[in-house]
Amino acid sequence: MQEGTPIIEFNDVNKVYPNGTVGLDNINLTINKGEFVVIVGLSGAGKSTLLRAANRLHDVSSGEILIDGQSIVTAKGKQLREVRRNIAMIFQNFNLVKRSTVEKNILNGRVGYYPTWKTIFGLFSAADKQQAAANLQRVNLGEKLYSRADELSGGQQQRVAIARALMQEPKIMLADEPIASLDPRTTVMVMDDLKKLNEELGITVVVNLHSVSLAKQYASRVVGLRAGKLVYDKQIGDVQDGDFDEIYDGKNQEVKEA
Ligand SMILES: Nc1ncnc2c1ncn2[C@@H]1O[C@H](COP(=O)(O)OP(=O)(O)OP(=O)(O)O)[C@@H](O)[C@H]1O
Repeated sequence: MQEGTPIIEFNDVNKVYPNGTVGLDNINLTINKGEFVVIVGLSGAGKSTLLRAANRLHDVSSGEILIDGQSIVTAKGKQLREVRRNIAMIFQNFNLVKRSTVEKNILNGRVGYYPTWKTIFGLFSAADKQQAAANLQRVNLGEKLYSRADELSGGQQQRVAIARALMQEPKIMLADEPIASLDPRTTVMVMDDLKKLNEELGITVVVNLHSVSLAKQYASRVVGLRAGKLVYDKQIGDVQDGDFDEIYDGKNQEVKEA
């Protein structure tokens, strides 16, 4: 990866949950603009904790996290909202409003740009409606604009979630095990969509995955966590078969081969 402009920087980040569990143990990691980073590691390694810290879905215990040079750890109020606008996130369970139309769900991605009262009444601009349709087209679901979200398959719902995330015009897309509840065919579609927005829109993508083979297929860089520590970090060209024993410690073969 030739680009070297940092967009996410973790400096000495620690996270200890209130019950004493260590989620992150002194993480130092710089992700550059345009990278497609896959985070791998056993269940409980700290992958979700890392992603959630990056957009401050939860606070860290110590350390600094910079998003495009700005601290998300100390930002408050309007400043925090502005930093967060740059970061979209998709989840394993899609988080759509099931009884709403696809269009309304996608427009919800725009709420950070409107006063709350306008979003309550659904007062979105014509330009945003056009953009919602265009983003749905981008994930190849153009014909589903007026369908109800719960009429769609899991893979389709995840792609609507991606279209919704794009409404934020994010610089960064975080995806927390986005394909965990999908079959292999729809998995490929969702991963292809993420790859496409990375390549065509220049969005930096960070994805948590259990599957090492998918990591190898899509990542430009693979980062491994074990017990909250960063134990692996390589550009995809340097990844070797057998490397993942470091992360998986010889256990969990079925995860490695998934
Ligand atoms: N809210 C919480 N309170 C206490 N401990 C937590 C909490 N959330 C996560 N943990 C613990 O922190 C550690 C890291 O969890 P995390 O969910 O980040 O791992 P993960 O790598 O994403 O796992 P998975 O692949 O299963 O999603 C685990 O030991 C987990 O039990």
